[in-house]
Amino acid sequence: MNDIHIEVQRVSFSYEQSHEVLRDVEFAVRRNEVVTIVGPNGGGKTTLLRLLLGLLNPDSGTILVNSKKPSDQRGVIGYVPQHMHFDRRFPMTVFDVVLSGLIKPFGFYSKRDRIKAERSIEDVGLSSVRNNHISRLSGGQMQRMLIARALVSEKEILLLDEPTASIDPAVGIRLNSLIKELSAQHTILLVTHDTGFVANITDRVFCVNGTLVEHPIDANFSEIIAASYGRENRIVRHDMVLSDGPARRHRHTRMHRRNSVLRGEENKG
Ligand SMILES: Nc1ncnc2c1ncn2[C@@H]1O[C@H](COP(=O)(O)OP(=O)(O)OP(=O)(O)O)[C@@H](O)[C@H]1O
Repeated sequence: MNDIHIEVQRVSFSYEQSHEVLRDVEFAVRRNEVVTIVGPNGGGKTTLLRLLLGLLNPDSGTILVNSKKPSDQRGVIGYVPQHMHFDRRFPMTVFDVVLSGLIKPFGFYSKRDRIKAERSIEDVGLSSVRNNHISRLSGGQMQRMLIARALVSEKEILLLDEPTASIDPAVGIRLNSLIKELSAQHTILLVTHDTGFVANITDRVFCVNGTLVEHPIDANFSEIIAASYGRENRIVRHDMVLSDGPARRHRHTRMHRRNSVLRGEENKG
C-alpha cells in the first residue's frame, strides 16, 4: 500500500476576479500522520481544505488523495466542521445526527448502519447522551458528536476545522486524547489557531499564508509560531465572527492571538 495518503504538487488557486490565495503549495502527508495547519486569518487554510475535499479545483498543480483526484475520493475524507446549524424545532438526537453521516440515497438505514453509529458514539465517549436532543449538548459534546458523524462512514482521512473553537480547556484535554487515539487508524489534518492544543499530538506543522511552509517541531514550536504572528495578538475564535464582507476584512486586519500557548503548556504538564 502507498504510504503517501495526500499529495499536493505545486498547487495555485484564486477565487474568481480575486488575488491569488494559494501559490505553489506543495506537501505530502503519510498515512496516520497528524498534521496541523496554522496561519493568519485569510491565509488560505479553509481554501486548502476545500481543495482537498474536491469542492474547488486548483488553477494549476495536482492534488492526489490515495493517488486519485479528490473528487473521486470524497468517501475517503471526513470533514468535521467547527459547528453545524441544525433546526432546533426538529427533535434530532445525538444518534440521529451521527447516523446521518451515512449518506443513504433513500434514507433507509440498516441494522448494520445503526450498529456502526452506536460504535462511533461509543468511540467518542458519548454513549451516555446518545438519546439527548442536540440542543442540550455542550460545545465539547457537540464537537465529539461531529467527529462521530465523520467516523461513522469509516473515512480514512479526517479534516478537523478549528476543533477547539467552542470548547473550554478542560474539554480540550479530552478532545486532545480522542484525536490521539483516532490517529492510530486515521490520517488527521487539523486547522487550528490553538497551537498549545496540538503540541503533544501533531507530527508536523504547516503554516499557510499564501504559500505553505513546514515548521520544524521542537519544544518551543508553539512559541515560535505565535511569535511569527505577533506576540501582542490573540487569534479570534471563528465562532465569534458573524458575517462576511466588511467584518471579514476587519477580522483580517486585526489578527488576535489567543492565549492558548500558555494553556497548552498547562495541558502538557
Ligand atoms: N468564496 C470566496 N470568494 C472570494 N474570496 C474568498 C472566498 N472565500 C475566501 N476568500 C478569500 O480568500 C482568502 C483566503 O480565505 P480562507 O478562508 O481560505 O482563509 P483562512 O486562512 O481559512 O482564514 P480564517 O482563519 O479567517 O478562516 C481570503 O482573502 C478570503 O477573503
